[in-house]
Amino acid sequence: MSRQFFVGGNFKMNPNTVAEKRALTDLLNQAHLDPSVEVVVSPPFLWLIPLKEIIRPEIKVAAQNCYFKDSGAFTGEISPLQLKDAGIPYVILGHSERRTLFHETSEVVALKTKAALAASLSVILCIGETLEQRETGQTTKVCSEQLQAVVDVLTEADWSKIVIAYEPVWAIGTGKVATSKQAQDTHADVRAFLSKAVSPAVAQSTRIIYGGSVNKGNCKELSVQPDVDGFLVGGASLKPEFVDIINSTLNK
Ligand SMILES: O=C(CO)COP(=O)(O)O
Repeated sequence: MSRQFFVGGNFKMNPNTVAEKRALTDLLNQAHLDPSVEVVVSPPFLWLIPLKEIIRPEIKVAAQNCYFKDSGAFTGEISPLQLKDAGIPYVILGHSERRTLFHETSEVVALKTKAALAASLSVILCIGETLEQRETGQTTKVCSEQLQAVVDVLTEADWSKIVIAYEPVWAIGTGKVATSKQAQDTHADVRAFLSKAVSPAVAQSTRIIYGGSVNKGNCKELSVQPDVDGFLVGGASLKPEFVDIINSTLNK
């Protein structure tokens, strides 16, 4: 089964000014984008709805987080139902910055994933190991444990709305990209885990995208790996090269 290539832009807590937002929107609205690629951009909450209204319709938007309750006394949080009601189709969950800086455990990420799916959102579920974990041979174990927490609370059918983003923590924002072999090997391990833990059909159909210092120089080589189904791009998604990354599978 062929999996549609997916490129996400995680803007994180950027950009800050109206002029920068306009430049980024104009860039994406005017560029030639490979129509076979699913493109999703994820701005900060404040900009989600305005961006959705002005971005070309084939580009979808994603929230960068949500809580696992539908409503109530949870100051500072946004619920999956509120995202759904605002017409936001995707949410990024379990990003390593959320896990590390905001102490989200795999169990919390699993609760959020379940709640997001219950609200009919699609989820970009992030996993990945630290440098120390890679150097001590724990990459597969760490990724499997992060996924197992989610497997434990979902049904097989839920997986049709999940894109897994493998983002090694040591490659995020560091300029140190995983080699195409490291990415391919880990993606293949993640797919093997899904096959055992969920089902072979889910393993075959689930997109596993790579994130961590993707740029226009390294995207083509990564994109031809058989188990790399796209990218989640941070820093480079704020620059013109994001267009090259979206188009990385053209003429491959
Ligand atoms: O965290 C990332 C995407 O979610 C990757 O960030 P960079 O592309 O800036 O390394």
